Amino acid sequence: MGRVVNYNEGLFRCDFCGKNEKQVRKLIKGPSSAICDECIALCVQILDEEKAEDIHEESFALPTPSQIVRYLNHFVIGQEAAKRTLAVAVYNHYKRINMEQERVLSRSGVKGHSSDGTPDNTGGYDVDHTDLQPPALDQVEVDKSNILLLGPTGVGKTYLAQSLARIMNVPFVMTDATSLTEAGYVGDDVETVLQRLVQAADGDLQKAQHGIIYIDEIDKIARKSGQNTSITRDVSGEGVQQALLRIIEGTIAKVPVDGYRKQRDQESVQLDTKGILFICGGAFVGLEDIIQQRLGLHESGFSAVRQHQQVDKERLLQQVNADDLENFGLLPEFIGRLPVVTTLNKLNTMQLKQVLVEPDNALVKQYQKMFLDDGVDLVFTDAGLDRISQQAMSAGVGARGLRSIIEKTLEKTMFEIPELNEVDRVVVDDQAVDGLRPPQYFSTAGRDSDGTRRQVA
Ligand SMILES: Nc1ncnc2c1ncn2[C@@H]1O[C@H](COP(=O)(O)OP(=O)(O)OP(=O)(O)O)[C@@H](O)[C@H]1O
Ligand SMILES: [Zn+2]
Repeated sequence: MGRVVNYNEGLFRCDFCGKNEKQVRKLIKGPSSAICDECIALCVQILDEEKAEDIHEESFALPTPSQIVRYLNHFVIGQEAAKRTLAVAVYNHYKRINMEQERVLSRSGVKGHSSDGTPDNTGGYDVDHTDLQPPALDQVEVDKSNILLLGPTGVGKTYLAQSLARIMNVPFVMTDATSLTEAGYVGDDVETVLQRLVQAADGDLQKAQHGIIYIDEIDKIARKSGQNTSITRDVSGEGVQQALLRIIEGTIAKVPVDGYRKQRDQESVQLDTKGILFICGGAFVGLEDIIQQRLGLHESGFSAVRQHQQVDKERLLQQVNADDLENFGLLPEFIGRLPVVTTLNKLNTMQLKQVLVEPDNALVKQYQKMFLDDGVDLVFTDAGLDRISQQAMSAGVGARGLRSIIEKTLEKTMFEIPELNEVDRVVVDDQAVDGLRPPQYFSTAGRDSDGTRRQVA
């Protein structure tokens, strides 16, 4: 009896489609399974499509500049010019990131993203015929524009930067330029700030790379003019500017991983700072004089009328240019990386009063919420609010002064109230703010017969 040979026996089969070695071009065998070239191609296609979807999800749903301004208006009083400038800058920044992702995508030839819109049959890569030609517009890299905010203390520089991070839903850190040192000196080096950004992003590097970093007191690291002959290195000034320059313009920084989830025993991770938006702020005291000098305006001609001095100062600051900033002591390369410059104005008494009550998280609302938790209605009279803003105005630290004035006014009350169960209303008027008498306590439990609240001691 002749043996029947089953020619298909002993032939490996693709575990996915079931075809055998002879039916496909190539079958790749593992210890206990195999896959054919056709199924591999299918898998690659699926992965590419998913990758494309991922990148699209990562890209931001961008609010328009006017939407950004409207959002900022919920939190920040005044500073209209700065709001508009910032809104455009932030919009452009994140648009640039989105475009960069599209560009990378079209480069890698993921299906549907061929740069000229035609299907490409070259196995996934666009053939580069453009060596000697200018790049197509969609391959142009757009440089990033970091931001410089000029303005006195307590007018909302940090607050604007923070609010922008909130609207864009990106991680935010703020730091003080004076606390930074060049690597190797005592103090925080510049990389530490990046590390904090990664922490703010819960260790998510991708997120951190699209974050916002606010650097306050940038004017304090200006080079001291005319003192370049010093032998010792200018630790706090030029060196820090140099160190910042690197990360601001975009670099691959090594960031220590301490403090958040370790990634495979690595000591540090690489963070691309190209997509991080840097907002620098400072009061730049004395910058007006430099601008005034350049414009050739004389003290007498410009600010003869004393009460207009503040307005004059602000008008001057608005005319700032790169030369002025260089004269102030910023390195030209540093200035070059902060092409968006905008000025914030000192808040007037009216605006300080608005800061007290209007923003979504206004100070008055915050204190009212805390008192309500103890069952107490906290009321500020209009005259009380006026007095708080007037006091803050004369303290000269902008909106920063408001909280400490309220805190001082309510200090004793906040100590007493948790034990005064009968009190359900506290009224703060101008006399209370001036410390002439304590805030008034009222109780409804013991309403008088005519229904009015009774004041309690
Ligand atoms: N224009 C404003 N509208 C609403 N609130 C403001 C405004 N300016 C300041 N504030 C309030 O005052 C606080 C302090 O302001 P902010 O930290 O932004 O000041 P700054 O301009 O950054 O000053 P500095 O440079 O001294 O830090 C903010 O947290 C915010 O509550
Ligand atoms: Zn197969």
